Amino acid sequence: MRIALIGNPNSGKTALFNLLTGSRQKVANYTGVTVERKEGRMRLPNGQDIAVLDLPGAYSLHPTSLDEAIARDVCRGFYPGEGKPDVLVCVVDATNLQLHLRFALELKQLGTPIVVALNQMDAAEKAGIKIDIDTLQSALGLPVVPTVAVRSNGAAALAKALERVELSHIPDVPASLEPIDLHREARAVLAKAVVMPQQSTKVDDALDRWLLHPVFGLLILASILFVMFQAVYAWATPMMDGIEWIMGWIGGQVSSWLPAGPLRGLIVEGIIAGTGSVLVFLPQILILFLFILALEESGYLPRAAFLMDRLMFKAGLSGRSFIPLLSSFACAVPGIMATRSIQDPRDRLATIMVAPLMTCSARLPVYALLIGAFIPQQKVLGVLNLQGLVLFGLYFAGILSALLVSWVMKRWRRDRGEHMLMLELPSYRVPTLRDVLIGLQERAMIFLKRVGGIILALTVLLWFLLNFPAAPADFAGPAIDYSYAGRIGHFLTGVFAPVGFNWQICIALIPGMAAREVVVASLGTVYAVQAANDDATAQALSQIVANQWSLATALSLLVWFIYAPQCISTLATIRRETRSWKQTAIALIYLFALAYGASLLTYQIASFLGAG
Ligand SMILES: Nc1nc2c(ncn2[C@@H]2O[C@H](COP(=O)(O)OP(=O)(O)OP(=O)(O)O)[C@@H](O)[C@H]2O)c(=O)[nH]1
Ligand SMILES: [Mg+2]
Repeated sequence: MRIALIGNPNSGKTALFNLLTGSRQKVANYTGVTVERKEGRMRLPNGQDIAVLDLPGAYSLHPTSLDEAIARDVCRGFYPGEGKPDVLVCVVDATNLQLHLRFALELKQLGTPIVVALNQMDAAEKAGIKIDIDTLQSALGLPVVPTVAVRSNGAAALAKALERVELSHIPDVPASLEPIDLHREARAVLAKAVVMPQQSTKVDDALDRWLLHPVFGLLILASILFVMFQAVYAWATPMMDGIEWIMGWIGGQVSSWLPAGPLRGLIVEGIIAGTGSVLVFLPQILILFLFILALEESGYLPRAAFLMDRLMFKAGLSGRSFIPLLSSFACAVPGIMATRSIQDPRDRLATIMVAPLMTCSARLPVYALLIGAFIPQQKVLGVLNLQGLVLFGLYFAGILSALLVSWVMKRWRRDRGEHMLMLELPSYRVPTLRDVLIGLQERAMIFLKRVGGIILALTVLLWFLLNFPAAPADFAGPAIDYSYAGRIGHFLTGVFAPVGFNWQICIALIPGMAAREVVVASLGTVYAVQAANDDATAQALSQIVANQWSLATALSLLVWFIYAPQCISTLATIRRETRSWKQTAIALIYLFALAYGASLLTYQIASFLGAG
C-alpha cells in the first residue's frame, strides 16, 4: 500500500511525514518548503508495512507553479514511472479550514480513497476554534482524524484509520465542480461543523502592524540581520578556542607517539591540520543556523518577503524570490530548488542566476579565517564588534550584487510585465527549543559529514600531491616546489598574480570547487607541510595567514568569495533546474568574471593604498 500526504502549503504534511516515518525532512512555518516528492516507510499498528509519500503543498489540482504540478502529477498518477497512490491523506490545518477544506473537496472528485488529517488541532484548541468531528465527517463525506504532527504520538489515530481504509472502495465521483462551487460547498461544511471564536487573530494583527510597517518593519528586519552577524562573532570565540586547543593537543599527542615519517606527516599535517582548520568554524555555523531556524519557525520570513517586494521588484526579482534567496544562505542547492514555487518563469530564472551570490554557509569558514587574521578584535562605538561588522558587510555585498545582476538581467529582457505578490502569511509561532535543537543537530551532522567525507578525502589527496614526487638532493628551492601540487600552484600564479593570490591560495582553490570549506582545509595542509619541511613549529592557520599574507591579498580573497563561482554542485543544480547548458555556462562565466574583476580591483586599490 502507498499513501500520499497532500494538502495546502504549510498545513503540516512534512511534520506528519517525519512523525510517521521517522524521517528528518525540512519543516518550516511558511509556504513552499517542500518542493519535491519524498518517500518513506511506516508500519501500521497491525504490522503492515506501507510506503508514505510527502508532497509539495498545493492550493488546487490546477497548478500555477512547478512544485504544485508535482503534487498534482503524483496524486493523479501522471508522475513518470509511478502509479496512483492507493490512499490520499489530505492534511488540512484546523486553524485555516475555510481555505483548506476546499482542496479536500476537490480531491474527493478524484475517486481515490481519502482520509482527512485534521492537523494542528492543538493550535485550533488554543485559538478557541470548536470543531465537531462527526458532523465534519458526514458533511464532507470523508473520514476525518484529528492529528497533532508536532507531538510524539500525535498521529496514532491516523495510523489506526489507515488500517480501516477499504482500498477497493471507489466512491461515486460526482460531476466535476467549478472552483466557485467548491468554495461554496466548503463554506457550507464549515458552517455546519465549526464554531469560530469572535477574534482569533488579535496577536498576529498587532505584531503585523509593526513588523509590516514600511519604515519600522524595514528597520526591524535590518536589526535582526545585524544582530545575527554580531552574534556569530561575539558568541563563538570561546568554543572556537576550545576546538583549536583540542586539535592542537591531538596533533601533539600523535606527533609524540609516532616516529617521524610519511605516516606521521599524513596524519598530523594532512588530516589533523587540514580538517582541524575547518572544524573550528562549527560554532559560527551553528550560531548562524540558530537564527535562521528560529526565524523559519516564527512565521516572520514571508513578512520579510512582503517588506522586500518593492525593492526586489525594482531589481527585477519579486518578493517570492526572497525565501529561495534566504535558503541560499545555507546552501545555493536547496535555494535554487526552492525557486520551483515561483510561478513566473522569468522571475524564477533571475532568482536561480543570482542565488549563488548569497553567501552560503560553506563560505563562512573562509570569511571567518581571514577576518580573524586581519581584522582587529575591536569595539566600534563601544558596543559593536568590528569583525561582526565586516562579516555583515560581506554578506551585504553579496546581496547588493545579486540585486544589481538581476537589475541588469531585467534591462536585457524585453517583456517587463508586472506581477502582484500573493503570498500566504502564516500565523506567528514561538519556535520550540526542541525543534530548534533538532535542526541544529541536523546542521552539525551535515557539516561533520562533509568534514569527515569530502573534505578529509581531498586534504589527503592534496597531502600526497604536496609530498610527491620528493625533491632530489640537488634541488635548490624548497622541496614543496618540486611536488605536483607545488608545480600546479606555481603554474596558476601566472593567472592569479594580478589579483594577488599566492601559490598556496591557487592550489587551494582547485579542491575548493568540490566544497568551499576545502579551501581552508587545503591551506591548513599546505602550510603544515611547508612548516614540517622547514622544521618550523606548527602554528594555527590564522596566525600563519596573518603573518605571511599582505592585507591586500586577504581582502582580494575575501572579495573573491563573495562571488566564488567554483562550486560544482551549484552548477549541476542550475543545469538540472533550468534544463539548459547555456544558462549554466552563463552563470559560470558571469560569476567568474565578477569574482576576478572585483578581486582585481580590490587588490590593485589596496596595494596602491599601501596594503600590499
Ligand atoms: N502547533 C502545531 N504546529 C504544527 C503542527 N503540524 C505542523 N506544524 C507546524 O506547521 C508549520 C508547517 O509545517 P510543515 O510540515 O513544514 O508544512 P508542509 O505542509 O509540509 O508545508 P509545505 O512543504 O510548504 O507545503 C511548521 O512550523 C510546523 O512546525 C501541529 O500539529 N501543531
Ligand atoms: Mg512540506
